[in-house]
Amino acid sequence: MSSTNQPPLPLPLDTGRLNLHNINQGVVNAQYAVRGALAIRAEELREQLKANPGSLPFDKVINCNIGNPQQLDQKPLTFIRQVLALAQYPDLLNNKDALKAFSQTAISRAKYLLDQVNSVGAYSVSQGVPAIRKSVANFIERRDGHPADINDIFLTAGASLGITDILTVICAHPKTGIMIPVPQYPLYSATLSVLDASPVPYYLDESSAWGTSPDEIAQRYAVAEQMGIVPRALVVVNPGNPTGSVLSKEDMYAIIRFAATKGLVLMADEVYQSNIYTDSVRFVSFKKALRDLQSEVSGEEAEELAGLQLVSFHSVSKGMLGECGQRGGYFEMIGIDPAVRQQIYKLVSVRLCPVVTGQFVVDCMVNPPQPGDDAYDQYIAEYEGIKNELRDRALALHAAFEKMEGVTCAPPEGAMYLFPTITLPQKAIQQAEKQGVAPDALYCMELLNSTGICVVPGSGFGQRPGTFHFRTTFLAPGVEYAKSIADFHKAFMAKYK
Ligand SMILES: Cc1ncc(COP(=O)(O)O)c(CN[C@@H]2CONC2=O)c1O
Repeated sequence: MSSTNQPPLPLPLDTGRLNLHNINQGVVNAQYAVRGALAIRAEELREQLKANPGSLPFDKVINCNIGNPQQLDQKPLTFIRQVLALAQYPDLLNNKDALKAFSQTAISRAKYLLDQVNSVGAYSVSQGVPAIRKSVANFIERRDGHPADINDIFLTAGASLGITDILTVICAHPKTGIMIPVPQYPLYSATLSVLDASPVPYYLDESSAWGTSPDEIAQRYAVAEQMGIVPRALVVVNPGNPTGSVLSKEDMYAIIRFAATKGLVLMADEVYQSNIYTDSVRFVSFKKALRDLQSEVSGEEAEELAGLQLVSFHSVSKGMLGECGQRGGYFEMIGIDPAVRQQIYKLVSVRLCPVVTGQFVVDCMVNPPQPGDDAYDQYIAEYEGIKNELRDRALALHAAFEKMEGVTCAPPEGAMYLFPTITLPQKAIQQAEKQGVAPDALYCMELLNSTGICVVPGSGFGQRPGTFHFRTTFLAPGVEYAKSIADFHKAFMAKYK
């Protein structure tokens, strides 16, 4: 009891030091498994190996838990780094000897971009440098064959911040519902926890290569309404994380129609749009699908589609760039009420501006060297080399999984991950219960402690009850680690038989 003999003040007005009970409980409850317990343990093991080489049954820790290509062996694209080097130290532009190391394409691009901002050390306008937003609009028009307006483009310090800002604006009430796929990239569930809003999960269909079912979305929407939740947005990740699945245009049409009919903001997370590894699927943006559908309908349906609220996200962290640390990205926002757009602009202004060098990387991503440029041959060789390597690693890892007892895995289509289903012995499930962890978390922790390979348990992305998975990237070089996983898996299954 406090000194005045009154009960302690209710959260959050108590006057004590910060503790787990008087800080934002949305933060306390948020989970982000990509950098959770396993990633923390992986760092401990890495430090142990540094301090005591040979003290573990493996000689290195391999981070397959995060789509972070340049943490492993992926090299940055030379063109991008030449532009950034000149942008960060413009005196080089006056040094004839130094410039011999740079392509004319990079020199011209650096000069052009610096002319837009004067210095990368200066704040840019909050929505992003207009000339770079124009590059993005041109890229979208070339990709989709439909117009794009630079006023609809907001540059962001990575897609994460754009996604968080849009969710922040939408989530006005604890009963605000945001429809998210399961399994999902936990940025969404974690942000909704912080915002104290209601996730409305819809299950992806593992039996159809993790397809997105419009019927499942409609059913989950109805259940949410019955629970007094008001769905306001529908998140689609295409290609998917962690599943890598690529949506069919038919399903995209059905999703667009549903979102338009229900007045949902369609949040299209398309950061992996360049990461496609099979000719059997093709990436189509939701912007293109919308405009194509509009050209096929008329009357009331055309009017309804014209009102669709669509926000599409992209990033420099993925694709063949893998420039995760540069923090560059954008979102294109159409169909949003002008007054709401103003609030979004105000919100991004609070943070002044996206990283300016990250904006430069966005420009290089959407407007790369073209045939005839002196940087083109090297650029395309590097780009295709990375793409082929990613595809080969994905196929090799998938082949290894297919040979493992009790493991099934959808063939790689897109993104940077494989998400195999694992059948775990009852004894392993019982052991996990004793430890108070999810069964696939037990599996992943034993994998890490035995092999140094860090993956993420399926429970970190959400999964149908009674099913177990893990997510691994296929970014690590070679296929030795695939064999290590296979050998571990065999031993694990024998241990818990
Ligand atoms: C679907 C999806 N959207 C957005 C982001 C964030 O991108 P930015 O770097 O532009 O903020 C990621 C990052 N992928 C995380 C990071 O690495 N592994 C993952 O699962 C992602 O997978």
